[in-house]
Amino acid sequence: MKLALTIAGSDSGGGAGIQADLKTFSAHGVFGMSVITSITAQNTMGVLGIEDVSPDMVYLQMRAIFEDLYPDAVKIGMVSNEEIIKTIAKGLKEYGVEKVVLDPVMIAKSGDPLLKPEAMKALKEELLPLSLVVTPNLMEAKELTGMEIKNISDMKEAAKKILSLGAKVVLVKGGHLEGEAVDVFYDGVEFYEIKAERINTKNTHGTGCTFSSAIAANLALGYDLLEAVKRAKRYITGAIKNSLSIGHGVGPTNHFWNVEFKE
Ligand SMILES: Nc1ncnc2c1ncn2[C@@H]1O[C@H](COP(=O)(O)OP(=O)(O)OP(=O)(O)O)[C@@H](O)[C@H]1O
Ligand SMILES: Cc1ncc(CO)c(N)n1
Repeated sequence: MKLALTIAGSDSGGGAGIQADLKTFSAHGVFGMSVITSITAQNTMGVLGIEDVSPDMVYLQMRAIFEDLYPDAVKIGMVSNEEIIKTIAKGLKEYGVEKVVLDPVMIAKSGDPLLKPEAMKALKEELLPLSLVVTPNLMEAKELTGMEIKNISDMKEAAKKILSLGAKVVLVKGGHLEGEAVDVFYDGVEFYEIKAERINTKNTHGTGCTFSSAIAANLALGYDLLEAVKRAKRYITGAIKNSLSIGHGVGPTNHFWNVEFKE
């Protein structure tokens, strides 16, 4: 059995965060574990409240996992504040974790902030250099680079800048552009355009979480990074195509679309 860990926030509504990540791991046949950084009271309509877990408790959760059930890959999502970021960086270094997928979560689909503005610097300086791949959407890539991103050529330029911040590979997600859903993968040598059809749906809650945890699941299964990203792209496309019209707002991705015992 392969093991994967998500270090992220809890979404009480089950569509994003820790909940989306664990569902994704299970759908890949990978044993999922979690370090919860923050608890959000959230549903398909928005975020009602956020309570961060103490840095000490974040560290203890990491210890509990790394001293017993060492993960084959790690995904990092919502990290909320500077102290939590520094604690995670310390833990990753201490335990020598290499297969790290960093989703630099900044705001929810509903527009609610999930990263404190003053924590941006720590995310850039402490976590980015420790990650194997970082997966910003267009808005996050703009925050990381200061540049406006309107097309694929801008995405490539942003990927170069983000690589220079210390990430080994950058995957800029084009989910928020128009036309085909194209993500740009840049490893410092070559650009790859990872493409899929665009699905016309409002139900995209948890797409970023699902995608980054699918990459981590495929890394845990032993695929190399480019292959893991291509496989994750197929998974997220199916999960959006079959996304769920539940709740009154932005519905979540569907993790059971390729599983036999679905309803
Ligand atoms: N409507 C869509 N049809 C097809 N693919 C999509 C669609 N929307 C997003 N994607 C794909 O889903 C993946 C996640 O990208 P997206 O840009 O939505 O992440 P995100 O904005 O970080 O998500 P979140 O708001 O959950 O953090 C990418 O591969 C992107 O291309
Ligand atoms: C807890 C959590 N993490 C990430 C996202 C990003 O969509 C969200 N909405 N909630």
